[in-house]
Amino acid sequence: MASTAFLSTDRHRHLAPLRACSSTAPRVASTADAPVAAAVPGPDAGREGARESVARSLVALASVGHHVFRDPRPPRDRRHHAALVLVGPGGVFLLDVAEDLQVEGDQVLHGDRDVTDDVLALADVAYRAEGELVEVGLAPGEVRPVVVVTDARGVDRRIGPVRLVGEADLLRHVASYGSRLPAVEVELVLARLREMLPDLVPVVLELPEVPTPHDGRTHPSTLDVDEALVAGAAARPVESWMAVLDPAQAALVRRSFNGPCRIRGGAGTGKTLVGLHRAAYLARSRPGTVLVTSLVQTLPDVLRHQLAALAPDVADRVQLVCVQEWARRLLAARGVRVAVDESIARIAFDDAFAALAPDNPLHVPDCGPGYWRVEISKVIKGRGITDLAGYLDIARTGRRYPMSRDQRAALWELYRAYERRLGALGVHDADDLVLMAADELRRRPLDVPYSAVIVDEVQDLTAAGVRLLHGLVGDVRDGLTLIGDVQQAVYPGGWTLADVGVSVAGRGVVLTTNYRNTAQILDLAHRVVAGDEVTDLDGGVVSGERPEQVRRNGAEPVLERCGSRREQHVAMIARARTVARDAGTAGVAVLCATNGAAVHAADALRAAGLSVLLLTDYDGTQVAAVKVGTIKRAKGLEFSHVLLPDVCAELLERGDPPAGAADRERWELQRRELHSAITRARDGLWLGVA
Ligand SMILES: Nc1ncnc2c1ncn2[C@@H]1O[C@H](COP(=O)(O)OP(=O)(O)OP(=O)(O)O)[C@@H](O)[C@H]1O
Repeated sequence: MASTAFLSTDRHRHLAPLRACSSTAPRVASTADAPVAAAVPGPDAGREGARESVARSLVALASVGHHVFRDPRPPRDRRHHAALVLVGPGGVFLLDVAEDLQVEGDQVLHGDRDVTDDVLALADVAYRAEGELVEVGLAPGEVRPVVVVTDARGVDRRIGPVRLVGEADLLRHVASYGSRLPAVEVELVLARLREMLPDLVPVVLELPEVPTPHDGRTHPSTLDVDEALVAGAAARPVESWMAVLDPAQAALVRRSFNGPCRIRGGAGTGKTLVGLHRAAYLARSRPGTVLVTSLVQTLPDVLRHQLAALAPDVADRVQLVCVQEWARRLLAARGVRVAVDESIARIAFDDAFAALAPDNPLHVPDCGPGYWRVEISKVIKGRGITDLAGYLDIARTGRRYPMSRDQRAALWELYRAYERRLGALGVHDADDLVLMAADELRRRPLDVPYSAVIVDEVQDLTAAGVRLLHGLVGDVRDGLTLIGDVQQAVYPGGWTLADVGVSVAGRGVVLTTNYRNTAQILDLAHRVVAGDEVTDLDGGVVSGERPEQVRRNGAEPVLERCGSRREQHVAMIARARTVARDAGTAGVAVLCATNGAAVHAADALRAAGLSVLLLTDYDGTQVAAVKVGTIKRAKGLEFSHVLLPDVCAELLERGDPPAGAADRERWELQRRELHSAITRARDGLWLGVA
């Protein structure tokens, strides 16, 4: 049999050229004026030979489900096309072929000619292909432009979004992606490619009689081939959602917005997933660093792990950190002293409140000191109000108790007394961090700005936090992506986009399919908050919104009456053992309303011989231990089985809300928190109801 040859078949003939994408944000500068196909200098015959040689080096991949195509147009006509297209479990590789390239810094040279733009032209080809392939749900990062440097070994460089790989290294490079696309997605991509590129010619990959042709070129050796295939087989397959999305989600990842945008949708609709893919996409398509942030650190830690598998190529260009930690780092870098101590701050507040005269208008039966402490944190400091006039004027979004003017004036005095005490004690509260960081940025903006900022669970941030993050990128195209769902807001107070000076008019997207929960779990979650009203970020009122579609069905949630904490723990341990036996311990989580309850639950589980990992120490790594923490810590996360050992029965009943405004606000918050906890469960849910 002859050695590997390019053979065409009838099946894939007569196709139209790749359709131009109506891109508003080209991936890299176009090379309209550049010499065509200049990445492969030399006569066409030489290029064809090089292409055939590269195709030959891919033979071994056929055995693991890859398909190779070549574009029949001669290289000089191929300005907008890749020389070879490789499709398989590792993704879609658009290959061009070049020889004698040297890389110096960010420049690619052929002899003394700068061919960087010619190399980057392949990124434009990939950008257009991505735009087509999102229609079959292919995540944009799965289309990879690679320039193969012929007759070279040990080359692996990145020039913008394009990878330069030595011919002898190509097999290993492709195989290293392991198995990312399921066979069904490979078929969908192939079908779409046939529509997109009717002229594409399948390359029949046949094992040559002589494994390494003696033509003087640097081919992969038999050893290289074996090693590459072994390494590829050893690469852990990624979860399918890392490479394959719903087409609407995949399109949203790349959608370009001329200003801040907002992605909303009920629990489990893929908001975070889209945000993560979008972070990777933006990191690939523009220079600089993308910031992904949320209120608590657990979510960014878990997302960092996911990003490393989802987009290893740009994981180092995406910074994942919670807002508080971001502010702390900025202040430390600028030498600003900050001493956050919430325990001492609480004492300072209690002391200031205790000093109020008995006839102070804040002494009302409806509201205790806790209500007023939240008012200072979420309304005055949270909204960044700096004078009484501003406070007297403000709409107290999300707060139920209607304050009189006198009460506002009295609250302002209480706030000032609290601040004086903090100052005297030399401590700050958590809100100060964000306010001080904002002051610092006003004084001196970042030396190296972010290319984009993506905020997850945005509804849980304060207005001052969102303003701070908006200030990092302003209103530039695709600068700010806000992701969230106000029905999952678990902190008191609120704000609207108008309050923070952000407009997303015409740039809001709603996701409507729940992929996480079973219909039974989601039903219970929605029963909990049914009828409750919450102010949306656009100022409207949201009530009882739920995803239009739910993809999964499963067992009914289990509600178990437990009279005492001891009974709760006994029942919780029994349930944890049962589900851990069926589904493994790693996917089990116990979530509690308070830190204290979480500590008790963790102790009880440990005493029963179960391994426990606190959510405060969880970073998304698979660990065979029951995760335990507060519901707030679990925001944005998910687990196969969720156990909620201390659920108050009244929250599940559809009775009238409490009469007092402050009580009603607390009651609604607790119900939203329970809704959030329930929707963390993918497959199974257990509630210990007291
Ligand atoms: N197209 C999809 N195909 C398969 N799984 C998906 C898809 N989209 C999302 N998922 C999965 O659904 C789950 C929920 O996604 P994600 O956490 O992004 O939702 P969310 O809207 O951010 O949820 P929440 O607001 O409740 O935190 C995740 O396991 C995610 O991988």
